[in-house]
Amino acid sequence: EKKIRRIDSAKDKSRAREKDSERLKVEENVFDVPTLKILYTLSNKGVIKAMGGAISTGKEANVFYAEGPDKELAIKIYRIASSTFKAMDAYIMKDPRFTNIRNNKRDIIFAWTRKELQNLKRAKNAGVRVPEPILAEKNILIMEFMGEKEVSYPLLKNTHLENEEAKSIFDTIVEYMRLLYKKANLVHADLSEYNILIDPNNLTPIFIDMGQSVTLEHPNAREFLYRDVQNILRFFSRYGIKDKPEELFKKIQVE
Ligand SMILES: N#C/C(=C\c1ccncc1)C(=O)NCc1ccccc1
Repeated sequence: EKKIRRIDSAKDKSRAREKDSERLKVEENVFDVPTLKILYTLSNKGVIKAMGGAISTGKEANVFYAEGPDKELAIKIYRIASSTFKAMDAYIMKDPRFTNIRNNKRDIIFAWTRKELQNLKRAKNAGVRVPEPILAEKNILIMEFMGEKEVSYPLLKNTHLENEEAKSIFDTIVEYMRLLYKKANLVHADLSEYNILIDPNNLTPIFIDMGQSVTLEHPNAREFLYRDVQNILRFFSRYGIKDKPEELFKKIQVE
């Protein structure tokens, strides 16, 4: 009897080890040691109760689902090693808020992560719907999960819309661009159907990915705004929306 119990517990242990090693393998591939250390610290502090799977994966960052103490979280982790932070240069090095950082990669990524948190806060305060910003720690940004039961809301890109639904979403997006500009003094600078989620409960847009957003002091802010306007008009033209880029560009800046 005792012998059998010993064997069972040994089997359970080996199964548990196998599962952990499986998890560790995934984590090893995706999280470098410094990132793992921050995640362990955040979990010891009770900020993260359990890590889930990847929601989005890209060359510069990955977004993971996580359970928080009271709500679902999205954990955005910027890659340090292989990130093409060259792309970040165009935005960050001319941004008066970040001219003083030392020119090394880790510092640029940490500054970029802090900037995304700051931009999300400003956007939220201006009345734009964004994931609730929670905290930034080195290359890790924690925000509210926009989705339900581990399923993220769909991107505008992947949302089927009727023309009148599209028109209402378009009007809200334009209003958010105006609020960002007039109230938050910000331009999204990478706005497209790939960086807008649609809440399926009420068909309203949610702006995401504001790491590259710039203040109006940035020398290229208006060029970035014009590009955002062109991206949005290009996408909504399929629903019969024919606004002119220069008219929309002016409309966002004046009222
Ligand atoms: N923030 C964010 C994102 C989603 C999200 C979902 C649910 N709740 C909050 C955020 C997201 O996919 N951003 C684009 C992206 C980031 C990294 C790699 C590829 C693509």
